[in-house]
Amino acid sequence: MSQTQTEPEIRKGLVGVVADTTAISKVNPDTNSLLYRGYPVQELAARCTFEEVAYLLWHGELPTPEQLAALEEAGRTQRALAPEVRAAIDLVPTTAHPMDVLRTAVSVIGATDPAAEDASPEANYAKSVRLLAQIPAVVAYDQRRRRGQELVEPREDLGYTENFLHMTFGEVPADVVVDAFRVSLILYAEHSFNASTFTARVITSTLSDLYSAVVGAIGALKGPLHGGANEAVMHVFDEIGTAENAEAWLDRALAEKRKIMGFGHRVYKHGDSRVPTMKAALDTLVAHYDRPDLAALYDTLERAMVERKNIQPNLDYPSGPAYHLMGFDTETFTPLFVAARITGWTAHIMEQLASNALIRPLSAYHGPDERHL
Ligand SMILES: CC(=O)SCCNC(=O)CCNC(=O)[C@H](O)C(C)(C)COP(=O)(O)OP(=O)(O)OC[C@H]1O[C@@H](n2cnc3c(N)ncnc32)[C@H](O)[C@@H]1OP(=O)(O)O
Ligand SMILES: O=C([O-])CC(=O)C(=O)O
Repeated sequence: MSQTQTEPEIRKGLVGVVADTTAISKVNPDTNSLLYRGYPVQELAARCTFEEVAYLLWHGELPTPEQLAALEEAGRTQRALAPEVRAAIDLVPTTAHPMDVLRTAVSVIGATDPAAEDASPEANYAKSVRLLAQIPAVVAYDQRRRRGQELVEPREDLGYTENFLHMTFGEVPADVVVDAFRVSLILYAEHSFNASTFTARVITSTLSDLYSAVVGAIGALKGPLHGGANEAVMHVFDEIGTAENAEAWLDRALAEKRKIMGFGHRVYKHGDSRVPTMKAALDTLVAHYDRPDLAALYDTLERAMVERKNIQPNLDYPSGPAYHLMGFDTETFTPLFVAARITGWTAHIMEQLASNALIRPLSAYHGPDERHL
C-alpha cells in the first residue's frame, strides 16, 4: 500500500461489527439479558416446551394451542430415521466424531428431499420442521450404535423431549432429567449472529439451499471455540479429576496459555445470561444423581478462574456436566447443541432470504507488491 493511501480499519474476527439487523433474538451484554422475539429466555425456559420456543423463533409469536398441536403433529410423524439416512450413518465409521455423522446425515436428508431446491417460505418451513424432528433420531441412533446397542424406534405418544431421551436411552428418565434437558434445549436454541448462525446466513446469502446452510453451520459449531466447548468442558473435568486438583490444574493450564473451555464469550464480558438458569438445572441433576463431587469441581474451577482471570463461565460450562449426568456420552454433547440450535439457524436462514444481500466483505491485501516473471 502506498504512503498516501489511508489504512483500512481491520476488525479481525469481525469484533464489534454489526453485520445486519435481526428480529429473532437480542443479546444485551450490558443488561446481561437474552430475548427471543422479545421474551426473556429465562421466562421461556421456566414456562414453555421446546416446540413452543421453536414456533416462536420461526413465526415471531408463541403458538395458539391449535398452532402448537399442528407443529407437534408434523414433528411426531417425521421422527423415524429414513432407511437411506440410517444406511448413510452406518457407512460412517465410529472413529468419526458424532458431529461428522450428523453433518453427513443432514446432507443425506437434504439430498433425498425432492423439495430441497424449493426456497419458498412454505418449503423452507417444512424443511425446518423436518430437521427439528429428525436430528434427535440421528443423534440418538449414533450414540446407541457406538455403544453396540440397537436402534430404538420413536414413540408418537411422547413429547419431543421425552421421545429424544427415549430414543437415546430406551426409556424416559425421571421428570427432573427431562426438565433439565428441556431447559438446556431452550437455552441453546438461539443466540443472534454467533459463528454458526452467521455461517448459515453467509451460505444462504448466495441463494444456496437450506440444507447446505445447516451442514455448514454444523461444521462451524463443531469447533471448541464455539459449540464444541460443551464436550471440551467434560474433557477438562476428566483431566482435573477432583475439586482438590482444580486450582493447581488451572494455574498450570494458564501458565501454558491454554484457553479454559467453557469460559469467556465474544459478546458477554460480565457473564453469560443463560448460565444461572442452566446452573440451576445442573443443581437439580446433581441432587438427583447425588454427585456433590461434580458440583464441588464445578464451583472450585469457576471460582479460581474468576479470581485469576476475571473471566466468567459461558453456557457450555454448566451444560457439559449436565449432559454427562443425564447419561450422554461426551462426544454427543455438541450434537445436542445442534438439535437445539437447528431452530435458531433455520429462523435466521428464512430471515436472511426474506431480505437478502450477498455477504461478501473486503480484505486488505498484505502480500508482495505487484511483480513480474
Ligand atoms: C456457546 C458458545 O459458543 S460460548 C463459547 C464457547 N467457547 C469456549 O468456551 C472456548 C473458550 N473461550 C474462548 O476461547 C474465548 O473466550 C472465546 C473464543 C469464546 C471468545 O473469544 P474473544 O471474544 O475473541 O476473546 P479473546 O480471545 O480476545 O479474549 C480476551 C482475553 O481473555 C482471554 N481469554 C478469553 N477466554 C479465555 C479462556 N476461556 N481461557 C483463558 N483465557 C481466556 C484471552 O486469552 C485474552 O487474553 P489476552 O488479552 O491476554 O490475550
Ligand atoms: O454467541 C456466541 O458467539 C456463542 C454463543 O454463546 C452461542 O452461539 O450460543
